[in-house]
Amino acid sequence: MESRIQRVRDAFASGRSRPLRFRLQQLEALRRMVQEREKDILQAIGADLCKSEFNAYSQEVITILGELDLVLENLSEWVTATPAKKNLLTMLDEAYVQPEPLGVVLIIGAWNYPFVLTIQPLIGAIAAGNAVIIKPSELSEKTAQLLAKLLPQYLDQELYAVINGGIPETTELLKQRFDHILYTGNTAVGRIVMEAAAKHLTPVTLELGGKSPCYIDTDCDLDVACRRITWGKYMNCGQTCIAPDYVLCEPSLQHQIVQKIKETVKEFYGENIKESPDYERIINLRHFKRILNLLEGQKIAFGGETDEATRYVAPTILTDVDPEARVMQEEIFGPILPIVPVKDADEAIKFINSREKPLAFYIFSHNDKLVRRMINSTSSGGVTANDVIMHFTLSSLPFGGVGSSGMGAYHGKYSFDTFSHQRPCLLKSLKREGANKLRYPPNSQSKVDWAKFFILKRFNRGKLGLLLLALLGIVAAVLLKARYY
Ligand SMILES: NC(=O)C1=CN([C@@H]2O[C@H](COP(=O)(O)OP(=O)(O)OC[C@H]3O[C@@H](n4cnc5c(N)ncnc54)[C@H](O)[C@@H]3O)[C@@H](O)[C@H]2O)C=CC1
Ligand SMILES: CCCCCCCCCC(=O)O
Repeated sequence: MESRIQRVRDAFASGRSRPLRFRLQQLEALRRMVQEREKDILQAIGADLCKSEFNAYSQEVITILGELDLVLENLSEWVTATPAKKNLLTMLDEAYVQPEPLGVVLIIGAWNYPFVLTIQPLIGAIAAGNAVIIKPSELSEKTAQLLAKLLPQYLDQELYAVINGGIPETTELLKQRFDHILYTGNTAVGRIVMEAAAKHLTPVTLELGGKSPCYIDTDCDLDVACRRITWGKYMNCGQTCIAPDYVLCEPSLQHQIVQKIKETVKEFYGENIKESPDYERIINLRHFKRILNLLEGQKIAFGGETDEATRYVAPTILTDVDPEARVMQEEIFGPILPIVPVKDADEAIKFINSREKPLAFYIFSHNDKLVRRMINSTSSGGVTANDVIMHFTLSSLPFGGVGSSGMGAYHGKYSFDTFSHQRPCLLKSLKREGANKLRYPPNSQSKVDWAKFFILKRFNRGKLGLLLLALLGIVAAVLLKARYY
């Protein structure tokens, strides 16, 4: 393992990954891989998650192609240094911020969207000029195997290495030193990653999980709300980190919500849901049994059918759920939707704020003031109002968690920034040494007064202000030279 990583580190040290042209070539090659090997990618995702090619394409491939287009279009601007504002002391110098690659970064993927959750961070890491070690999840083994086969065929084999394996291999990997780690997975493993990274002072981005609440207001189009919730909750058989985990609503709405979701499930998946090509399965027996345990002692208002042989769990709704019930203590990550009745929005806010900060928060209401009040009174990784999941699809929004749902963010320019060091640069001249007398010993009150003038003086941002600043800088330099030389 060490020698493998050392080869990647040597490749980064060669400087080959830094030129903009090279980064664009690698990203164009990645786009070619996705286009040329689309069928293989869809089949691998399909085999891992019992997912139709349509769903694999619309949930994963399309996101990657969109991200690649965005990065290829904007990267030349993102890599360009940004001039920095100056003061009297630095008026005649050059000040700017230069994004630079961090070095060798580690990306650890998850199984529920095995392609997008591994490749989307990879795009950002390549765009920022890093070398990358990619560790896909072993639970989505077909996609993991395909990535190990395809990436070396299209990308620089020394700079971008796929290391497959399970917990032992990941544990070994985490003993190595990286310049950044982006981990996607559960919060418990997130702690393991952060602990390992701390030994090397490695910064981390943790894309974790949590119980994302969904508040449904009485003043709301319940038909539309229930359609959107049904889509986001039961997509990928509920195995979506930003799926609405549970519903909060006034007791009077429960029955209608159950009915409307029931009708929508029938519209989406037909009479025989098991036969629907659009309804996926639970990833493995461990997660299947975990989800089954959550049903114990619950009032099943809809669904509840399961089949261990095919790891099928029907779209299920629980009503009058006790907040202390087991189903409300851990992330469900399956097609079970508990409804927890609350008196009103204020009680919902209290309920949400009494628990760990979720990855996402959803509010359904016609009342814009209420929507904004609930957003401003809670905290979460992200928010979508009057829909679910969709904030994930907008690359201009940073995607990440807060508190136990994660730290850091990525997508679009935010990925580039996550995998870059923003280096402050000040380029001075060896001329105008006179002005420096001000800071050299022996110090004096007059030097302090000059320092106040130079450093504390603020000028308006207009052109006149800048001209005045420049003139004052020159006059002050002349006076200082005369005074101290
Ligand atoms: N914030 C986000 O973007 C996302 C978060 N998630 C969260 O991930 C969770 C589901 O994924 P998981 O079952 O965790 O995926 P997983 O079981 O595939 O683990 C994720 C990665 O961590 C590694 N890993 C697992 N246990 C480990 C250990 N003890 N030591 C070292 N490495 C270990 C695995 O090899 C894998 O590469 C849910 O909580 C979900 O909310 C899932 C998708 C997206
Ligand atoms: C419109 C398609 C949206 C696809 C959503 C993919 C979400 C991936 C991250 C997660 O597990 O939450």
